[in-house]
Amino acid sequence: MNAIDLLITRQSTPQLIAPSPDKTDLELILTAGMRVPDHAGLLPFHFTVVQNEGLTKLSDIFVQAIKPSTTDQAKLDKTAKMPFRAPLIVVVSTQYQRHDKVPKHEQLITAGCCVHAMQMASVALGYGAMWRTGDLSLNDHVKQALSIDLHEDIVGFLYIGTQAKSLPLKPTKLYDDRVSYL
Ligand SMILES: Cc1cc2nc3c(=O)[nH]c(=O)nc-3n(C[C@H](O)[C@H](O)[C@H](O)COP(=O)(O)O)c2cc1C
Repeated sequence: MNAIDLLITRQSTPQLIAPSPDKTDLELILTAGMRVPDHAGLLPFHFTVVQNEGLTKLSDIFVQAIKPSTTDQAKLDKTAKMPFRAPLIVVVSTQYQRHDKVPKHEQLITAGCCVHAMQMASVALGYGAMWRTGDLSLNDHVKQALSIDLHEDIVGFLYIGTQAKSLPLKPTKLYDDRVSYL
């Protein structure tokens, strides 16, 4: 797939199954995640790779995270299943650095670019991927269990795998209403 085709046809894949990227492909995906615009080269991000037994650990973490706020067994069961929506998840979190010229929001944008770059790399390699967040990305128990400081942000859970079924290409969004010319 050439670069322009990738850029103008990227879309998300909610249903993902094995096989997940092998070691070589995972390295390419992570390398793409490192190659983001990054003011002052602060590397203000961290990637936590979750696969194999890691998915079960993440499932336990999610369940423990919501237990204080619910006893609804259906909700607990649904939450437990969440990490198994793909065979591989890359959790992207911030790693904010103090810098005179690079405010926090710029570092957050850079971390967001990492998620996008890794989704694009996944698609380019023939996989599907989906960027998810939700309440669990804001949850202190989840952060602590993933060794993410509470003052950092979880920017995304990037679910990656093989597309369970091929999806029709979504229509192109027209840019006319979002562009003006000076
Ligand atoms: C920061 C961020 C967080 C997101 N979180 C979720 C989420 O938790 N659940 C979800 O269904 N989609 C979420 N999305 C949206 C999907 O990743 C996806 O972009 C959306 O469904 C549109 O599909 P498309 O990527 O094929 O255009 C999020 C997107 C972004 C940028």
